[in-house]
Amino acid sequence: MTIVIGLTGGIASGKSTVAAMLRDFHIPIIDADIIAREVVEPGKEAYKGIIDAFGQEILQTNGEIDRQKLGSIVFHNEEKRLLLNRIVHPAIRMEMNRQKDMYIEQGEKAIVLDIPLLFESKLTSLVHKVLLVYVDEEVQLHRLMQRNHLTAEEARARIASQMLLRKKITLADEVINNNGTIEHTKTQLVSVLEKWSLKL
Ligand SMILES: CC(C)(COP(=O)(O)OP(=O)(O)OC[C@H]1O[C@@H](n2cnc3c(N)ncnc32)[C@H](O)[C@@H]1O)[C@@H](O)C(=O)NCCC(=O)NCCS
Ligand SMILES: Nc1ncnc2c1ncn2[C@@H]1O[C@H](COP(=O)(O)OP(=O)(O)OP(=O)(O)O)[C@@H](O)[C@H]1O
Repeated sequence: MTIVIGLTGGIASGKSTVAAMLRDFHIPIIDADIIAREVVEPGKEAYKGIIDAFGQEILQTNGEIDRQKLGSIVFHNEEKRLLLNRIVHPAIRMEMNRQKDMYIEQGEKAIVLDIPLLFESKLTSLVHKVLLVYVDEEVQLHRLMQRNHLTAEEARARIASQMLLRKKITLADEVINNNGTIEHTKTQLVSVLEKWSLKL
């Protein structure tokens, strides 16, 4: 049987960093953020839905969605964020399920679904185990500002749009604390994989 792992955390908590380590262990990753970009490409159904809801002014001159503009709208307006979720999430879910079924059919020992909003979107039924990548809020704020070149106010708005990471700890099967070095994170990951009999 394939073990399906949900990898989650908060914005900039280190999911991609842990996903890269899992890839090195030859575990396939299905990345919700990548799929979220694909399903809003020009011509796709969710692309049209976004224009209907947010207007032509949400487009760049080349016709693609202006993600920065859309982000600055939805992370400052909860109603609009939920509207965007309703437009985009069904297509993301469908594609994630398609890829999941494909890997299961291929007989993979384990697969990882990297989903930032796993708990918020109530998607835990898609997975057998949940692995949370945790960081303290100050570390998260600092790394998010650095990575996305955001002001503290913009970064705080993004963090505030998600469930508190402290709350997510109580809902996860295993937690990796990513406040420290990458090496320390890797050591914790290996322990979890051993616990789940997945050390490859
Ligand atoms: C708002 C958008 C345009 C901003 O794009 P941008 O390129 O700046 O960010 P990116 O997509 O790389 O997301 C970065 C992180 O933001 C957080 N995030 C993204 N969307 C949301 C959301 N709707 N609610 C809360 N947090 C979110 C996640 O932690 C994600 O990992 C984009 O995130 C989007 O279309 N979001 C809706 C789809 C979605 O929910 N994606 C999250 C994965 S399911
Ligand atoms: N242990 C660490 N020490 C220092 N920097 C780190 C560590 N882990 C991750 N980072 C850095 O923090 C930032 C966020 O990490 P990463 O991109 O893995 O998070 P994420 O959870 O995938 O984010 P998002 O879901 O928002 O895309 C990146 O710039 C990454 O290089």
